[in-house]
Amino acid sequence: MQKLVIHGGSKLHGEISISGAKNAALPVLCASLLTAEPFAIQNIPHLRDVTTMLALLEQIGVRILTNEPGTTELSAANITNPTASYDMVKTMRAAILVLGPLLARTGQAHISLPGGCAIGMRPVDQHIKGLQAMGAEINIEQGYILAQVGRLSGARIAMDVVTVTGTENLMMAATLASGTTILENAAREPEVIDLANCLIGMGAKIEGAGNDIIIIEGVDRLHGGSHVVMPDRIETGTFLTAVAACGGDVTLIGTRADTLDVVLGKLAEAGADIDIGGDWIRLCMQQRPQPVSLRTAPYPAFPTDMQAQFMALNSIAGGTSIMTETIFENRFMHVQELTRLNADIQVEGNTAIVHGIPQLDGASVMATDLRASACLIIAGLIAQGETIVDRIYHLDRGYEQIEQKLAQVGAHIKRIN
Ligand SMILES: CC(=O)N[C@H]1[C@@H](OP(=O)(O)OP(=O)(O)OC[C@H]2O[C@@H](n3ccc(=O)[nH]c3=O)[C@H](O)[C@@H]2O)O[C@H](CO)[C@@H](O)[C@@H]1O
Ligand SMILES: C=C(OP(=O)(O)O)C(=O)O
Repeated sequence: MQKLVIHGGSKLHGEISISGAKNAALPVLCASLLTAEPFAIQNIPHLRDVTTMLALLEQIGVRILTNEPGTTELSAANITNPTASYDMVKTMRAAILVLGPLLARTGQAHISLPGGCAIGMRPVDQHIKGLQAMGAEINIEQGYILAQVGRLSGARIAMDVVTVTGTENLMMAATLASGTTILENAAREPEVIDLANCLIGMGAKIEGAGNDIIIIEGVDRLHGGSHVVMPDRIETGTFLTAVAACGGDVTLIGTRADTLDVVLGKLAEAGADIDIGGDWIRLCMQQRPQPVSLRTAPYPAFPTDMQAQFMALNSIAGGTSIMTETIFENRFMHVQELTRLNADIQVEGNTAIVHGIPQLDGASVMATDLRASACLIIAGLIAQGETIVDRIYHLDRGYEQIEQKLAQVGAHIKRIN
């Protein structure tokens, strides 16, 4: 099994290019199911989740016309098997995003329930309720969602909770429904806007993406075309947090500061100097970080996907911070690993109290999920001595060449077998 070996203590200097966003690329790949015409996607990151999604789409009947670095062209002219098996859904929760498009395009879908995962329960009741409101007949049998419909009908759907994949599934389904769908309490994440822009480029009629009410007027068919996936705001935030923790001066290229307002505000609160341009962000850190308290919540609030990385930063801050996780009930698994590096953290329910200490000490640690892996890399970069991060297969789901990108700005990090 592969591991990362990190020798901490180096400041980071230079430039890093940001990849396309995992959490935008995966729904956009699913959108290809909505048209019989070829559809090209650019700025796709090279990640394990993308490979898994392409394998799922192929099982469904999608042909991969081109798969070159950065560009993938797909044809869903013949959907032969509108199914996503448990094996697919359990390795990648975004597989649930084929449900809405398959039902809209073919009138049927046979999709495994995702079940829980390391970070918490991953219910899909809002997806199911929304599709039922649009006229789908849905039964759950042996852990599978069996859905069928003649044609989906537009409906007014008020979601009980803000759900990103739920909003994306229902928005995609509604593009081919008869009549108008109104999604209330919709997620406002930039990835929802990116998907809406992709669908609009295919001929969908969508208004309001980025607000909590999205209105979709169904059309008879969507056409092919192309879409450029937005830059990864979580990869961007991860590198910015690494520089804030290690000290140094790094510019991230090919990113979007407007998707990271709250994260940039928290990094400034930690003591970083930040400059932003059209497609770049420069962060310079010359002091020990100040503690930053935060509470995760749906966009535009602080993202749950950045909580773990900020905990590494707070672990060496000059004071105490309070970090509250409100999205997932089990997203503090990195705490136990950070304490192996001597971090001083107490967890009370969904709140972690982090007492910053001057120095972490290297140790062997185990990655438990995607963003916990990123947290442990940052912790290793600031710790004195050697840190070995095990189970990094989680990392490869969501970060493209992370160790190469960090090494390029001066980090001592390498992958070993
Ligand atoms: C709102 C939010 O921050 N969502 C995050 C969530 O998206 P993801 O789309 O995976 O999760 P959701 O946004 O759907 O879930 C948000 C919350 O709603 C609950 N829920 C969801 C669907 C449903 O049908 N019923 C239900 O109760 C979930 O248990 C969770 O507590 O994880 C992703 C990966 O870490 C992050 O990129 C997203 O930012
Ligand atoms: C946990 C994540 O992804 P997923 O929802 O695919 O598990 C993530 O992107 O941080």
